[in-house]
Amino acid sequence: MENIIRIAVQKSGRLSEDSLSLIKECGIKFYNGTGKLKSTATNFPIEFLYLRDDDIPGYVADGVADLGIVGENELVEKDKSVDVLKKLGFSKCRLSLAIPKSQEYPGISYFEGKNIATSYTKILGDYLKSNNINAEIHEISGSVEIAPSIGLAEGICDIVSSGSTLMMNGLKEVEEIFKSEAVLISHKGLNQEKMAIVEKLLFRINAVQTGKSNKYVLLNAPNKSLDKIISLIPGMRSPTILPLAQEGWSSVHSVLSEDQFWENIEELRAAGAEGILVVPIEKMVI
Ligand SMILES: Nc1ncnc2c1ncn2[C@@H]1O[C@H](COP(=O)(O)OP(=O)(O)OP(=O)(O)O)[C@@H](O)[C@H]1O
Ligand SMILES: O=P(O)(O)OC[C@H]1O[C@H](OP(=O)(O)OP(=O)(O)O)[C@H](O)[C@@H]1O
Ligand SMILES: [Mg+2]
Repeated sequence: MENIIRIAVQKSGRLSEDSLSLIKECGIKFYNGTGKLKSTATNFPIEFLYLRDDDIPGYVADGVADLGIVGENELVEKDKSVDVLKKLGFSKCRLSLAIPKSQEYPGISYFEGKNIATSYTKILGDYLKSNNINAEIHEISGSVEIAPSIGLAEGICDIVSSGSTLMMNGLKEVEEIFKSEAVLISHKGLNQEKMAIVEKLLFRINAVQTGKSNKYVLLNAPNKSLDKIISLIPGMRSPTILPLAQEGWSSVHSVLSEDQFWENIEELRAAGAEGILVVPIEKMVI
């Protein structure tokens, strides 16, 4: 089939909900009832494969799927040849080395000659090699944090986000070795027809992501401060200025990133801005 693309997404887990929400926010409609391992969108030429995340890099590399959404940790670990089209900003986490809380940590030399449990043997192996540490890597596929307490290993290397799993298992994080977030990957060498569909999808994802990172700001300002206020919130091309019913005042509408808004809020207020509204943007095409 040439006029449709296949995307591999995680069936159920830490990536699933955000992957499917992103596709839905792109205006793509599809059915994903539990238990279904394949579905097709009704209003966009895309088919979904619901898989374990471990299998996604391989399926995309082999061309079974044209696109995939997967964590960078899994992608680098599987070491498959695919293109990374976009960082998606969700499922942010890190791979870290951790040891029992009670242990002194003198630095990376701690791990010399030790046994480390992990599901990420390649990433850990590369890291140890680049730090000239000889350690025994013990591969386990899940519940890695339990390993030290049952005598399986002296340290672990696993995913950390809030750190609560480490804490609950009496461990402390000592080295961050890899930072990860979800990425959109594609098969290398897609044909032109498929690339055209991928471009359309990327256009929509960009509009959703740009919308999320920006806010629509409306405020009232005395006309004498307009120049100052425009310089603080310049917007896309320039802000919209509309006269208020009250003489000498205007309403200023602009778009800016949330960070920029907080940076400028004191100066806006000092310049006389009031009645400031900050509104989310659903989609934004620059
Ligand atoms: N606590 C977390 N916070 C943020 N992101 C996470 C967290 N845990 C994992 N991730 C990211 O989400 C990906 C999927 O994690 P998950 O725990 O669902 O994987 P899994 O158990 O291997 O799932 P599967 O059954 O599909 O193999 C990880 O590879 C990582 O990129
Ligand atoms: O630092 P934290 O916020 O505690 O997150 C880290 C934990 O999250 C993931 O497991 P998950 O809860 O997804 O369960 P899983 O092991 O079944 O994949 C990961 O494998 C860690 O164990
Ligand atoms: Mg997995």
